[in-house]
Amino acid sequence: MAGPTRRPLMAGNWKMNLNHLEANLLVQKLAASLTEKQLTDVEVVVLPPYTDLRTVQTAVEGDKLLIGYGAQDLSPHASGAYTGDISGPLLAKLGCTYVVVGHSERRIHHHESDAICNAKVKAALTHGLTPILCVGEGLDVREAGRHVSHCAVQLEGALSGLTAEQVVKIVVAYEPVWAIGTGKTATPEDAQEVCGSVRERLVELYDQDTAAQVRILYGGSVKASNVAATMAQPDVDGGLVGGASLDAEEFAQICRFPEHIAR
Ligand SMILES: O=C[C@H](O)COP(=O)(O)O
Repeated sequence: MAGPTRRPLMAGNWKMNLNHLEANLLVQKLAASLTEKQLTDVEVVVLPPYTDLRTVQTAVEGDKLLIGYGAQDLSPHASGAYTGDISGPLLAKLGCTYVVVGHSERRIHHHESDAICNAKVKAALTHGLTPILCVGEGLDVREAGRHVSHCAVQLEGALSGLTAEQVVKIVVAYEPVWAIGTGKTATPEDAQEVCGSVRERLVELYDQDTAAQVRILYGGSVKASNVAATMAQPDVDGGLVGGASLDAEEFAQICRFPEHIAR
């Protein structure tokens, strides 16, 4: 569970699901399912497809919903001839505060390297967006017992050249690829092992104070039934939730996880 200075974050990554009408409905239902206190205790964010962002902005601003939102990717460039890409300034203008960088689905399907992730993290920070930087290993790496070093390499590559002042503004998400959309959740101990190692690496790269401020999420088949045990781990500060965030009531239950953790 998050330390006193780290507010828990539950981010719903909708991936390529829900049109703008469905997006509006989900956001309204989600907000109605959570109290002001619950939305204060836990930061709740949705990450819809680009085509839904204007609708989500209208819903959130129009009804003053205590829900944040962001995008699933951004261009490393600010503007120009990059057909199909969406830049940080375009996202910021739509009121986005978060953007996912380096999700395993982009690393796999779009061949995104650590260097590209580094450029995207820098672009996000330049344009006032909080990057949610994803790291995580495939099954082969996990079975070879190289998951901790694999994630450390991804982390270092994506953070290259960043100052401590910049690093405290980012969120890291540990997502074991073998647990994404498969129903196979990493055990709470698996999640803690890597999230803890990410924080230790941040101490080595920066310092204790910087590392203590960075929020580290776990993602991979998070559900209402398993979220509390994972969130009870000392270095897990929230969740990056895929499939279960497409159901307003299930996601709301996930966001209510503090009620199921004995403090
Ligand atoms: O970004 C979210 C993750 O890829 C997890 O997806 P999932 O909860 O459907 O396993």
